[in-house]
Amino acid sequence: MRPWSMVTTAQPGTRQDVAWAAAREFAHAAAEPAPPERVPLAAAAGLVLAEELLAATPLPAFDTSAMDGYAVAGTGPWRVVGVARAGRSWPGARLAPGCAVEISTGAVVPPGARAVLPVEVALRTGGGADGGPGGGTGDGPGSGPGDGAGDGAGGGPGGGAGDLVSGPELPDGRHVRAAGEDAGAGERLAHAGTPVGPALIGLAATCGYDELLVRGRPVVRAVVTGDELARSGVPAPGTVRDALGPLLPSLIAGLGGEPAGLVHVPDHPETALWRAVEAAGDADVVVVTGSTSVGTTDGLRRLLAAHDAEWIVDAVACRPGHPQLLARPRGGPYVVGLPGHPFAALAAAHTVLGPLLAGLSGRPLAALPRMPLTVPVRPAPGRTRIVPVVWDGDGVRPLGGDRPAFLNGAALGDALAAVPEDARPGGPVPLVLLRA
Ligand SMILES: Nc1nc2c(c(=O)[nH]1)N[C@H]1C(S)=C(S)[C@@H](COP(=O)(O)OP(=O)(O)OC[C@H]3O[C@@H](n4cnc5c(N)ncnc54)[C@H](O)[C@@H]3O)O[C@H]1N2
Ligand code: MOO
Repeated sequence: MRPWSMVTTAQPGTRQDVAWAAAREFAHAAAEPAPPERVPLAAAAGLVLAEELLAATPLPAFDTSAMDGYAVAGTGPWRVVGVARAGRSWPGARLAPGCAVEISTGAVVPPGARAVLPVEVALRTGGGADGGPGGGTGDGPGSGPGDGAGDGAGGGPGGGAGDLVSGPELPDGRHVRAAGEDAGAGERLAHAGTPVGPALIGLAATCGYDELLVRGRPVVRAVVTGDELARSGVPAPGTVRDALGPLLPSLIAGLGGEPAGLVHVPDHPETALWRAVEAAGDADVVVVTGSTSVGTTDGLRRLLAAHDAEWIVDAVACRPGHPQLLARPRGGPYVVGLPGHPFAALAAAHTVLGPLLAGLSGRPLAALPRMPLTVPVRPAPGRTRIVPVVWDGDGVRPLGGDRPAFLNGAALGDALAAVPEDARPGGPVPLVLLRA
């Protein structure tokens, strides 16, 4: 095994003790995205788009009324000649100047119409009207004989047809959603790599998709090491309650992975750890907690080296989270080593595991928002300091409770700030969001 001094010393051209921002990039770039699959729209929620989303037709597909009222042609007052409802167009070929069609929100605006007069400002007079604003235009009681102006009669003259309607002058196009004004036919609405949320599912349906080509969540198994760990209750003297086993499933899911099993292994014999890693070999990623340091019981680096692993990130110049690692044994899943100290593990997961899972599911590496710290943090020489923060007006405020083994700050924080060693007081620092 390499001596620890070599692990912690940055060496040009190696991936040892890499800068925090570079560790994110290395982890993301090392990920080979899984093959995509086609799934029904609703099943795509939470997955990642693996194709472009294209508008098959113009959106909206036809000139659509944005208001309940009257589609009008030319100048008023207008003679009401028919009805257009959503899903039931006015059957006439073209609306002549001086004519109007009673129209519902969402209905096709007839050719020739130049605007929609909202019912609230329309004054309708004649047999189908009750005289007040909106009179004679609804389907409910008081709207005159029959169902408005010929509704249901194929748009021919019915109750109220022949009425006059007047109202204020309207600019052309008023209250009309013109065909193609949202998107043109064939326009790209979303890139591959976009996370699929409710809005994207609805948009895809709008575009006529029934299924989406997506990448699923990478499967992540976890191996928690440590002879000293108690799995329930208040720990007995000399033991420590396992904090990582309970937090890992939600952490993995929050970073875009599919948590798929967690085992605890003792520190001795070391082969137990490797057996657990191999047993998790059907997963995309194995997360190992603890065992990343240099003590006699910390065998993960030794085991990876012995199994000819490719090193992607071998310690990161950050605190906490320094001894974290990302490697890939030949033909095996990615192995992420998270330090045993719980806050260090969390910070490390947001450094390498998050970007790795993004890459595996085809998502781009998230660009991090930047905000100033409202209270300065003492920088760590040669390292990026990771500190939990909360929103604080136009900046973020460090919370404290951020020593490597203490999760208090992270539990209450909105984000982790990555404070570089050369942070300028009052200058913006990158943030990894802890909650949506
Ligand atoms: N000689 C050196 N020693 C250490 C160095 C170093 O550079 N030279 N680095 C320190 C840093 S920084 C970290 S971080 C830790 C990483 O240690 P390991 O990843 O090997 O983890 P362990 O030694 O097993 O445990 C460390 C600490 O965390 C507690 N722990 C472990 N697992 C859990 C868990 N699931 N839930 C709660 N607490 C856990 C464990 O009891 C220890 O107290 O190494 C430093 N040492
Ligand atoms: O990196 Mo350790 O993570 O400072 O506690």
